[in-house]
Amino acid sequence: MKHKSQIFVALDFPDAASAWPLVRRLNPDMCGLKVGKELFTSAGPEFVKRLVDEGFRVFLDLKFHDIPNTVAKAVRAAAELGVWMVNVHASGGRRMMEAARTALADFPEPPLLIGVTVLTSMTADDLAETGIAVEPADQVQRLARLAAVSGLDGVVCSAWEAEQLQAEFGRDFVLVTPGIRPLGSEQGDQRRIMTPEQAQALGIQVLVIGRPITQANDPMAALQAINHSLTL
Ligand SMILES: O=C(O)c1cc(=O)[nH]c(=O)n1[C@@H]1O[C@H](COP(=O)(O)O)[C@@H](O)[C@H]1O
Repeated sequence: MKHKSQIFVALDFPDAASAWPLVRRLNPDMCGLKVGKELFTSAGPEFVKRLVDEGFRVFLDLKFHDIPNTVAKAVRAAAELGVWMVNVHASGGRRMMEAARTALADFPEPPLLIGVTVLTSMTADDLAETGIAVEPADQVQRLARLAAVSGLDGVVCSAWEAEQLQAEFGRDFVLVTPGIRPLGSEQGDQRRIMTPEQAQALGIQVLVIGRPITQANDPMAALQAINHSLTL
């Protein structure tokens, strides 16, 4: 059977009131939902719990990056909300990621614990300015190795790095790829981008898509068109 990528819609809205009109029209069979820094900061854990209670798979994208003790406790708090997936920055290092893994040990159904590698908005030049003078793909690979040995379930990367990571870590290692742009949609601040169809053909498990859906004139039609293109 053809691999079907799961779409997670990035609910990058300023507050709950702006997000609900779209959420109300969605159902958990259509997509998962990602709550990131903007919406979480304004709408908080209650909003996340409501999505979980309505049966949505929720990706809590707060990209934790701090000392091991702090990240471990933050990841536990995320798990207590019942989210399906949570992420930390892999560049926080092995001890930080191991602490996060250990913090989830006593949850019967812990969320997937995912490491962010190199943000999809970054190019080699952006990386060089932070003192990392290597190609994004090499840095992604290095951080994915660290995430894997630290016991994480997968990584956030761009679709361009998928084949290299699948070859090294196999298909059970979960790849989450933002920077997904249907043909004709605006790139915005993203740099390492790919279409949904190309990303699905690579066997990527989770495609994160925000503005091409949420900023479309008709967000439901945009989501349906993408879902349809993935079933062809
Ligand atoms: O962890 C993420 O979700 C993430 C990692 C990354 O490298 N790049 C990235 O764009 N994201 C998130 O994915 C979403 C992409 O949104 P759009 O660019 O609007 O499709 C945003 O909510 C970002 O915060």
